[in-house]
Amino acid sequence: MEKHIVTLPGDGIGPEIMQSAEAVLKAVGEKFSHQFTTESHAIGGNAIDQFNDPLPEQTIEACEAADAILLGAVGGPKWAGGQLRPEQGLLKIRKHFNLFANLRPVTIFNSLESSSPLKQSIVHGSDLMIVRELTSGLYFGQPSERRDGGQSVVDTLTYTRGEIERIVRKAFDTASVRRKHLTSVDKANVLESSRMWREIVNEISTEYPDVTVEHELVDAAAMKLITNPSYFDVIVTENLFGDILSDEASVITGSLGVLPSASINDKGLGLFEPIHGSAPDIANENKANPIGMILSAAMMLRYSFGMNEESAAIEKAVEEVLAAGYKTSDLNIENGTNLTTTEMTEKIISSL
Ligand SMILES: NC(=O)c1ccc[n+]([C@@H]2O[C@H](COP(=O)([O-])OP(=O)(O)OC[C@H]3O[C@@H](n4cnc5c(N)ncnc54)[C@H](O)[C@@H]3O)[C@@H](O)[C@H]2O)c1
Ligand SMILES: CC(C)[C@H](C(=O)O)[C@@H](O)C(=O)O
Ligand SMILES: [Mg+2]
Repeated sequence: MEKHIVTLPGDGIGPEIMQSAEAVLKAVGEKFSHQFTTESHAIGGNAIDQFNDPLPEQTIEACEAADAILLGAVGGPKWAGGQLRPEQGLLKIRKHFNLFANLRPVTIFNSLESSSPLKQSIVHGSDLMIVRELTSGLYFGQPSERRDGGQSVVDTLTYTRGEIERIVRKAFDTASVRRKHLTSVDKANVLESSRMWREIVNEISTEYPDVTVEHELVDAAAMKLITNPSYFDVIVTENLFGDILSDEASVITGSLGVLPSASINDKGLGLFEPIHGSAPDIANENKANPIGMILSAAMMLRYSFGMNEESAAIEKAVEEVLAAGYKTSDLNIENGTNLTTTEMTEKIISSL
């Protein structure tokens, strides 16, 4: 198969981990006789520097012609406080391609169970999927502005019925092929948007009689996520709650650096990125954990190209390398061997 991938390395550790993903894809292509072509474009801070735009038109055009998009991370102190912000590029690309469904799997590798700051008995057996709404809510609601000469401020949380229905359906579909247990997370004791969200979840649940559904308030869900993570199968929630809960969930796995994500629209286009950011504190040190990025590439093979075997081969290689005690410095594997980003990437490739 021939597939054309647009890569958007971004800022900070983004370019380092993107190199890792590209090297792994090259190796998978050779092993399974596929041809993956890649074309790199600017997004985020580096795009501001080069084009004075966090998402230049040529990047959008290239993505429009791609079979899938891989993204590293954007942002950093260099651009903080500026008129143009790197993160605007990320929000704009999600909105432009209508990538409303953000799937964030939280799977714990056996060898990382002791890497989590949580007790092994708590994290053991955790395997959940956060289905985060990605193109609406507080992130996009208007108005969003300072008022009264800076004495007040407004952000707006809006959702249309259609926006809630499509993400809730995606979550039920996801739960249907997993353990059939859906937890919808909201703040219905305070927010009208959450009460409408809850109503819609209940309506749609009648179409999925074999999925058990329950509602959980976000504050309690945040607590339960780290006291009893194996309780959860699929969590569906709005944009901001999903952002926060997914970073929290990374604690279960031992590091933010190992979690991938897929952002998908209703036409089958996907953008794949790790859930972590540009980690400016460790950028350019060849220290970043490339696993979240590499597993995002594996998600791309599965979700965008239907290459299940190829995707599983990458996941298995990652698992084997971790099981052999190899780690990057963010992971706390007892008696593990510390590797650089490039060494970890090579180990994963040689396990393929
Ligand atoms: N999708 C994205 O592009 C994305 C996501 C989150 C944050 N950001 C941006 O990234 C910048 C930095 O944000 P932050 O510091 O709050 O979050 P971050 O996720 O970049 O980093 C948080 C901590 O986790 C560590 N970390 C993250 N990824 C790692 C990896 N792969 N390997 C090893 N350690 C890793 C970092 O070193 C840091 O200590 C901000 O500008 C933020 O807006 C971008
Ligand atoms: C960088 C930021 C805009 C982004 C978000 O909040 O969606 C990030 O935290 C993420 O999780 O992808
Ligand atoms: Mg986030």
